[in-house]
Amino acid sequence: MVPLTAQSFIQPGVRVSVPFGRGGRLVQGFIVSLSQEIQFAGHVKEIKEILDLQPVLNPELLQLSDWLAQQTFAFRISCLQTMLPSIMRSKAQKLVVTQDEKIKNSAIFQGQSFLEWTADLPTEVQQQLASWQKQDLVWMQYQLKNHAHHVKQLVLQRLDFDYAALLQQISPVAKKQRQLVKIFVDSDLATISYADLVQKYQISNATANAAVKKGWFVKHNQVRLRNPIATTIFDTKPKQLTTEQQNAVQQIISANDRPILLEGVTGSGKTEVYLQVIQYYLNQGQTALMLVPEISLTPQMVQQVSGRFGEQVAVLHSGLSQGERYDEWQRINQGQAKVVVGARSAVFAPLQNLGIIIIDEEHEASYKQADNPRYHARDVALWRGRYHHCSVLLGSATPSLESRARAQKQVYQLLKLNKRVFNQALPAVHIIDMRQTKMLSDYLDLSQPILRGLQTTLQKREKAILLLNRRGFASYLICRSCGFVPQCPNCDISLTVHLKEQRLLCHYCGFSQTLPQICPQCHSAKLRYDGTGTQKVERELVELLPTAKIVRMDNDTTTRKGAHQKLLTTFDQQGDILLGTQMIAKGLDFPQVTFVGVINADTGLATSDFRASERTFQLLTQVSGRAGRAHKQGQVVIQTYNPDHYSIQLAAQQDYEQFYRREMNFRHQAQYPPYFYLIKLSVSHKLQAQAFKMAYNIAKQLRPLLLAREQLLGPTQPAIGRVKQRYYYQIVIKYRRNEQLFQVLHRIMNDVQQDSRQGFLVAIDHEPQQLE
Ligand SMILES: Nc1ncnc2c1ncn2[C@@H]1O[C@H](COP(=O)(O)OP(=O)(O)OP(=O)(O)O)[C@@H](O)[C@H]1O
Ligand SMILES: [Zn+2]
Ligand SMILES: [Zn+2]
Repeated sequence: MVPLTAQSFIQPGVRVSVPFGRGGRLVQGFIVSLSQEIQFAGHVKEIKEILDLQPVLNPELLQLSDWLAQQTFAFRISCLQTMLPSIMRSKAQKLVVTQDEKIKNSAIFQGQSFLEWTADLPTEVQQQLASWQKQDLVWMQYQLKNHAHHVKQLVLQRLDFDYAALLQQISPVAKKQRQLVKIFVDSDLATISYADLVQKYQISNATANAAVKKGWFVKHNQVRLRNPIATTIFDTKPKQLTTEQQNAVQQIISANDRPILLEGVTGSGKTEVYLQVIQYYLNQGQTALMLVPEISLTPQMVQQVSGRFGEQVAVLHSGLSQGERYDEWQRINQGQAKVVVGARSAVFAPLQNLGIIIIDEEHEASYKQADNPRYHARDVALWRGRYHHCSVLLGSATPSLESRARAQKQVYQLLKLNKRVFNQALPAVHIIDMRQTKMLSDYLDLSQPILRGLQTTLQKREKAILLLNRRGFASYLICRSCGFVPQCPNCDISLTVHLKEQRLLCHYCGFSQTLPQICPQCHSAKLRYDGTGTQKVERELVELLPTAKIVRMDNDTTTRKGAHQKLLTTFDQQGDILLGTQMIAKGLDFPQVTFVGVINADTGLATSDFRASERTFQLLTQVSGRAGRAHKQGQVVIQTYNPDHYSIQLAAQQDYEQFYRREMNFRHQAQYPPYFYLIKLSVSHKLQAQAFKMAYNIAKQLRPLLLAREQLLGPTQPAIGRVKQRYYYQIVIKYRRNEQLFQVLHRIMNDVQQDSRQGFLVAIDHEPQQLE
């Protein structure tokens, strides 16, 4: 209930804290709507505190949160929180902190010194914490309201005024007045700060104030915002479009509300299409939102957008400090930034009057959030597109099967760019069968063809990219003769080599065995330890090509902020070979690169994931596409143990359309997306029997709801059956359209909220990226 004192100014989008339950515990909430009547039967308490004077979320985002909660089976509050910069969320956080070693190592704290105090902590845990608290062993720490500190500054702001005409009327004697007005005639600055006026133009505050009195400008206090990209801005002029690009731009800007899938081969100039489309909408007075997979991996894209649109651009990414991120968000919210570039969560950027939403590399898995709320940025973008009646443009050289299938069904409009910008052919790809080919030695990862490729490239003073596909795998043992990789008997995962203990270990279930001396499959003695991957390959390269300048890019070399950018610049300016993991496979555009080598194409295929082929195809096609993008023909060599696998064959031919047909066949037969939707429901509990019982009961409730051809699999233990002392069971549902199923799932999630006190956790992942 809104207190009388606040009824006049409270509005939807404002956060409040409300006493809850019998204890009157204060919780933070959002006003999502206001109503004259109370529809709740019980006792309604009054709002205790109003935390914002003005809405932190606009009506669009409030409405979106409702849909998002429905879609992702998450609570609406967590959807609302997700839309805010973290600094604004943090004040609601309560931590239980301890310094006691024994408690730190307890099952509750699990080695940490703090624990978040939330409503869904199991009762036992809460009781335990309370008893420790009585002994002063733990205490509660409120993550205090922590708004970014703003520096405010006085500014003079332009009005809708003909300043050139005004200048004519000012007496020549009023020199300073003339000078001031002239600044606004000569530039198109919206505002200029009092400080700048004094420092740069020697115009006093009095002069500025006098101009305000005359009604020429308005004066106000503006939040001074840090601009994280200000230092890297460089100008990029629009390019003369190729016929294909021109055609694409035309179709995009004249499209009606239907989303567009832009399927353009690697190096076909999709970026320039995006930029010119954005320019078009800016000219219309509208704004643009552009999503990229991970900002740190795509510095070139950010530079292009900032270079073209300068101060109008806001960049949102995880590399920003909380304060910087908050500042960028404010610039968007206040309408100062008209173009937003960012990763997944930027899809919630509070832009008004959207003209276009672009998702680059739309097939990337990182657009799906793995944690609550488990949303896919593409779906959110499509929702916002409908809300704003604006176009949504999905771009990729290797579209996701889901998107390509929608284009097939005319749900999306399909546009293609078939040619590279400079009419260069796609690179020629050679597949090396690792079972047949002798490596340079038993201990080396590189075959003769890769070495030769590198040598010729260096001789021609061109550049090379080498990919070591690690796909989340740690160091594993591999048989040089047959390609066998020891797997954990309990999990679908390769065992990890622990050299010191001379053992193979499973990182998920703890299974361990002694390091075998001969291959269990073919009895060859050529078992080889894959070492630390990139580092090892780097050493090999140094030995084989002593004069080459090698730039290594992996998790180890990119921990520091800005490291990606730095390494890429080094490679561009003085490097010969860029060696790295998946992070070098995306979007990079270096005209000097003519050779690409893939050291191990297979590791992605070894997983049981139904998207394994798709992921492998995408990765190989993308990385191959880094070669020969400008004026010289590119060469690619792929080393593989599965030379006949269609995902590798078709990636070598860079034939997306054929891959699409082939893979759709498989998905159809196996009843996977895009033919069926998937729901993964997982239940966990400290006691295995409890977890199973709950999962079993849920499955029993759901099974009768299934329609023809729909399936419910499980409950089964996932590959990672026990995590942090909790046992997991999962249910997978393949369905097509089933309203009732959805309703029941929502009801189950609500019931579980009650059961969380009994120690159950239930999560629903709608359209999961992986089934494990
Ligand atoms: N119309 C044009 N005229 C001249 N150069 C262009 C034109 N369009 C794009 N380019 C250049 O062509 C190269 C490839 O373009 P871009 O990086 O946009 O390709 P892409 O389609 O995004 O490929 P990928 O999917 O592989 O990332 C870039 O160096 C870009 O600057
Ligand atoms: Zn295991
Ligand atoms: Zn073997």
